[in-house]
Amino acid sequence: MKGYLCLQDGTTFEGKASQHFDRNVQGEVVFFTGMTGYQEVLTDPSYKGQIVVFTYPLIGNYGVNNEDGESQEIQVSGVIMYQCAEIPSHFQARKSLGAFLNEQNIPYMTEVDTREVTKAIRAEGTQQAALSLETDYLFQPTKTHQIEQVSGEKIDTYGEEGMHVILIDFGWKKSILNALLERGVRVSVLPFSKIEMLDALQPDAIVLSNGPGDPKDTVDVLPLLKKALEKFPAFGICMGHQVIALAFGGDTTKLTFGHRGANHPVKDVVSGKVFLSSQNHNYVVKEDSLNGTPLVPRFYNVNDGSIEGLMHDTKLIMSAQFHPEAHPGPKDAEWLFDHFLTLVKNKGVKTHVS
Ligand SMILES: NC(=O)CC[C@H](N)C(=O)O
Repeated sequence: MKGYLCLQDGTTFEGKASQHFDRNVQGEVVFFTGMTGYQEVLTDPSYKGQIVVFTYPLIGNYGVNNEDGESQEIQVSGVIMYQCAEIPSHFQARKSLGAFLNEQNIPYMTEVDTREVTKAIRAEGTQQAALSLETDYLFQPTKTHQIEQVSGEKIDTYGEEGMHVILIDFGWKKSILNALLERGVRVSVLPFSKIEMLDALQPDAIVLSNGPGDPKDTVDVLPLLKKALEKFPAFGICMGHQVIALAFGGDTTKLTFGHRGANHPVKDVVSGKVFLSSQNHNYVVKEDSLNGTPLVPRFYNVNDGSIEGLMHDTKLIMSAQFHPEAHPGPKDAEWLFDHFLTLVKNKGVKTHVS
C-alpha cells in the first residue's frame, strides 16, 4: 500500500505504508542522523508528537529490547525510514522494530529517500507534516504544551541513600535517572507542575530534565523556579538548560532545523576541549539575551556556533543543551554528572573550574 509524507509547504514524498497508516497522523517533522539508537529516540518523551525521519538507510537491524526504552511507550507520532529490517539479529532483541511500532499503533513509512526529505527540511525548516494515504492532507491547528502531556502526576523516589537530588520532570528520560543513580544518589522525580513542593523536600541539588516542545511553555513556573535556583545547586539538561536561561531573563529561539544525532561536536571553553555529543533539540538559548543575566556560555556547538551550555557566575548552576547521559550516542560528556555531584558534595560555589 502506498502512503505519503505531506509537508505543510506542499511537498509530498511517496513510500510504502505500514499497517496502521490509516490514522492520518500530523506532527512536526524532524530528522535524526545517528546510525543506531532508534529505540531510545522513539521512546524519548522529548520527541512527543513528532514525525521522525531516520537518515541512516537501514534501521531496526538489532531489533527492540527490554533495556533501551527511555520511557514506557513510543512517544513519536510517526516514523520515516528507507529500510526497516524485518528479521533483527541481536542477543537482546525481543521483537522487530516494525512489530514494536505496529503493536503501539504507530504508523511508519519505508522505501522513502530519507536524504531527499532531510534536504527539504534543511532548506525549508522544521515544519508540520502528516502521514496520510492521500496527498491532499488538510492540516489541523497544532496543539501546544507537550510537556503537560508527558510530565507525571506524582513524586517517585528511587535509590536508598546518598545525597537527595530532585529531578524536575519536564518529560524525563530514564537514562538521566540512571546516570544519577549510578553515582550513588537518591533521586525524587518531581512533576514540573509541583515545583512549589521543592522547599518541603529539602534536596541537596536539583536536576532539570529534558522535555518536548517549546521551553516557553514553562512560563507559569519560571518565577518559582528562579527562587529554587537561587537556593539549590542545579544542573539543567536540554529543556532544563533552556528553562534555566528563561528563569534568569534569557531568551530562546527556534533553529531552522534542530540538532538530532549522535555526533554533534561541542567545545568546552573552560578546558578548550571538543567532544562529541548526543543531541535532540529544536530550540537554543540566544547568546545576546544573556547580557545582564548572571549566566555565561560554557559550551558551544562547533558546527553552527550555537550555545550548548551555561554556567552561573557565582552560584553552582550549570547546564547542557546536549545529552550528557547519552542514550543514544557517545558517553563523552558523562563526566558532567561527576563534576556536578562533586561540586554539590564539596559545596562548590563556582562552576568555572573543572
Ligand atoms: N531534548 C530536549 O529536552 C529538547 C528541548 C526542547 N523541546 C527543544 O526542542 O529544544
